[in-house]
Amino acid sequence: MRPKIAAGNWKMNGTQSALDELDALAAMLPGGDTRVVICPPAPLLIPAVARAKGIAIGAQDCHAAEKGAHTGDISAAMVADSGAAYVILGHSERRADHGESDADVSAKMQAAWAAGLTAILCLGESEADREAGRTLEVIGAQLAGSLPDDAGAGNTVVAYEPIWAIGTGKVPTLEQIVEVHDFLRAELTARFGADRGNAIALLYGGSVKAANAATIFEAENVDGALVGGASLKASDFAPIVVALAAS
Ligand SMILES: O=C[C@H](O)COP(=O)(O)O
Repeated sequence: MRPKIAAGNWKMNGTQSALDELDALAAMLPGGDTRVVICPPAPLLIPAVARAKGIAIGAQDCHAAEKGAHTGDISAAMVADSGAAYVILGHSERRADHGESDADVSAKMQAAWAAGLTAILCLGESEADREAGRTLEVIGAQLAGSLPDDAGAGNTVVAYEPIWAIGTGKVPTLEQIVEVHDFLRAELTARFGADRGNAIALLYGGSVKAANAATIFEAENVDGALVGGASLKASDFAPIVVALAAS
């Protein structure tokens, strides 16, 4: 059985006072085995780990190299040393802002695994790709190019995030979400076999809110969500966790 995972990506938002939201969130969680992950900015990783109760902490990126002359970057080992358990990799904002290729992301995945982290690998098509009917082709290529061969449930979560849905309030139809998630499941089982491919959790991300979460979680191959804006406030994020737990 796959885990249910509600992950919040704070992106470049929040200073130390934002950690109060972790206390508030912990008090609103439904219990049970739904996993909750918050990925704050890097300077907040260590205090977030110290504050979080029943909430796992993740980073938003790591470098592929173990150490060295990479000013401003953090290694996977540093993320793990902070006490974080997860790292988001290949987010479309990093692919766009920092020119990260599938090969770059693949190398980061290896580094994350070597440090004992679970990687949340992000994939998603642009609006132009979707309008051109290239959604599955683009996502299939990203999955093949950025997910190394040693992927499994213990080290990888895959998040489908259509770029046009991120922070826009535009959400794909349930049919569109089902189509992509079923495609990803089929790709994973074809590549890794049924046991391994069926065990990897698939998240949806892009304008998930309390109001649309329950509908999105109806899809069989949606095992949770990667939430941006609505993860910043516990009062917005907790209802999404509750909807996932009830799904
Ligand atoms: O990583 C999270 C996604 O980019 C979704 O962001 P959003 O929920 O603000 O649309």
